[in-house]
Amino acid sequence: MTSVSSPPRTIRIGSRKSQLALVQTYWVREQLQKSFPEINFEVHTMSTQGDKILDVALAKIGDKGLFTKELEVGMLNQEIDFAVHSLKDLPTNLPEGLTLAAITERENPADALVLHEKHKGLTIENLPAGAVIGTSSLRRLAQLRHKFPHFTFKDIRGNLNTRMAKLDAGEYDALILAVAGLERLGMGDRVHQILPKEVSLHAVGQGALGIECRADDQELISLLKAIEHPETRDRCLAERAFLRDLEGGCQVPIGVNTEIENGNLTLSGIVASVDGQKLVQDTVSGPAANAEALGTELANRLRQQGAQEILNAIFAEIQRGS
Ligand SMILES: NCc1[nH]cc(CCC(=O)O)c1CC(=O)O
Repeated sequence: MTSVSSPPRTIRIGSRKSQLALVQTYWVREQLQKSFPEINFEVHTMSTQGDKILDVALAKIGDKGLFTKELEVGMLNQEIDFAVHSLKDLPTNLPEGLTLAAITERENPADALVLHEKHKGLTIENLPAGAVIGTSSLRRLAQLRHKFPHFTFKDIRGNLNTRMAKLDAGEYDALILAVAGLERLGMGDRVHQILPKEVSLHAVGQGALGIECRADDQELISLLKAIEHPETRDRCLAERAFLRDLEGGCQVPIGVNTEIENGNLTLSGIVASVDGQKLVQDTVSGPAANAEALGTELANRLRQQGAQEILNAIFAEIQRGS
């Protein structure tokens, strides 16, 4: 039995090995260490399936939890106590026995335009026709194709450094990447334009960190509340409820935007076909305390506008392995 007077425990944090994952995990550790100097926080790294198959087209695998599964198994086996995830990589339905204990303050959740230096000074609106735009995300692809059909879109894989090297080598004219990832890796100066929500709605949970642990570890769950950011949590819970109700993973063309003002949450969402031809979007708003109900309401509205047919066509294509 644990009691208030028991000696402080060692808490094992699980992380992927990627540079971004480690930056995020050590940031979480630092925040917790400030609040709980008497506790020993250890970082344990693990490779996930997603880390091992980065060269293949992840978007076409359609599997959820590519970057989280091994960490979740580690928690259930008591090898680690909690895991730090990019929230957008964490599926909306967690395995039995695990819980999303805290969501930390989000960085700018928007997508960024990163240009080859020969295009310096341009924006997405005035890049020349035929420009080769690199993205691995169906969500970015669908929205940009819809608005900028005159660009050429090309898949890109690998970690951030690999992608930047391909851009600098001239394989692409521009890349679309998350502002948050670039900022965390000290590459914020490579952001040429933060894409406005009229151009690209970001991924669910983008820019926030999700901390997952065993659902029965009450002591740890209370500790983790120390680094929760309530406004980010409300926004992300609305976004995740929307995604869960549409049964979409992080690999489908679903985008969102959220804002909170005076306790009022506004959630916008978009569902698009990969070719950018079909697109439905809407906005709901209400008390932030009802975050998840707002996500459900938006999912219902978009379904009435044909979102399910768009998604079913994409799932069928993934199933065919095309
Ligand atoms: N899909 C990969 C991924 N997962 C998390 C981030 C970093 C941004 C974030 O924390 O949301 C990225 C890179 C990107 O989308 O450019």
